[in-house]
Amino acid sequence: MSESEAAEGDSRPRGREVWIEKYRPQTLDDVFGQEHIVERLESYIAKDDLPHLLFAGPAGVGKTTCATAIAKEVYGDEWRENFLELNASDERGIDVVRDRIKNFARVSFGGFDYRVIFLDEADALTSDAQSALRRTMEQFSNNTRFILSCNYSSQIIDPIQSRCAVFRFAPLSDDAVEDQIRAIAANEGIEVTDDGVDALVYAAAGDMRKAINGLQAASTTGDTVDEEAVYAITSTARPETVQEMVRKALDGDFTAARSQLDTLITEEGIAGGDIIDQLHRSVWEFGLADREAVRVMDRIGEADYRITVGANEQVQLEALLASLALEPEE
Ligand SMILES: Nc1ncnc2c1ncn2[C@@H]1O[C@H](COP(=O)(O)OP(=O)(O)OP(=O)(O)O)[C@@H](O)[C@H]1O
Repeated sequence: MSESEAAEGDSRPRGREVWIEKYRPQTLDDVFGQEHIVERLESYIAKDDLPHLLFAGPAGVGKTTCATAIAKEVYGDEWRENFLELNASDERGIDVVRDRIKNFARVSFGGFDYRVIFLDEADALTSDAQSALRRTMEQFSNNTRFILSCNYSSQIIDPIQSRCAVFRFAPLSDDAVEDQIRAIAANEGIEVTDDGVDALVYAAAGDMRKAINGLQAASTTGDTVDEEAVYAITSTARPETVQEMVRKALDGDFTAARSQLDTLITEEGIAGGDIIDQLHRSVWEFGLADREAVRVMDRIGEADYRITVGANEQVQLEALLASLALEPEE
């Protein structure tokens, strides 16, 4: 979990159990929406032939969940003693990681052939640190299995990738997120309207952690979770507002588009980067003519790049709207 996600956790209601943990699947069978991955993992366990694994994919899609579920299935009640979870970006460098790995790998527990080390955010390690990790993996390969987790497998050096079975976790489907949201709401006795479910699914964009946190936070604001509560609590712009803003710009009305953007950023507190992400996700659903959609997409790419290299988000979004307004369609 990244720092921002931990911070997001801070806004969760206090004094109540955290639902992402309460509803974390305990077995591979219970993991939603990653059927192909689960099938292959189960077959390794059935054959008692677990290789090193590399899990790549976005946040909140089940990478850590699958790693702990593997440990629970392999070790049963003794899984905690045989499973070490480390966060590559938490530690003060590869030396600390290596020491902890060595201390853990040296000892066996409960008569099992190997212990499992789960290294989250492995892509936070520099190439040099990854080379050192690769040597450590080799040194302990007879009694340790590594599960590495990262956002992008391209950030992991080839010699590590080639030692692992690589699994690419996709964002969860809307159906998978909806099923879990409805199941949790029913179990917690919470009323969620259909538009509330749709809003949670939209705001989550395939991230189950975000969907469940959104549901829990929204459930504390009133008796019923509806779209209004969800959009407010998840700091997500309504898709129709984003669409309207783009439409105004394309029609040449920059002032109106800019004022809508201003409302989103200053009044609703939505981050510029999140608006870009929403634009990117939804532009094909705006019903724009192909030429318009392509033009918007081109400008999104430019703004996204500039924001990534450090430019001011609001300035870039305004420049995006301005450039759409400059060339109104005939
Ligand atoms: N596929 C899934 N099925 C059911 N619940 C899920 C799934 N993926 C995530 N969750 C829920 O979201 C929470 C966070 O998921 P998890 O820790 O597995 O994410 P992750 O993919 O490892 O992300 P990160 O890289 O940010 O750590 C889980 O505790 C669980 O409640």
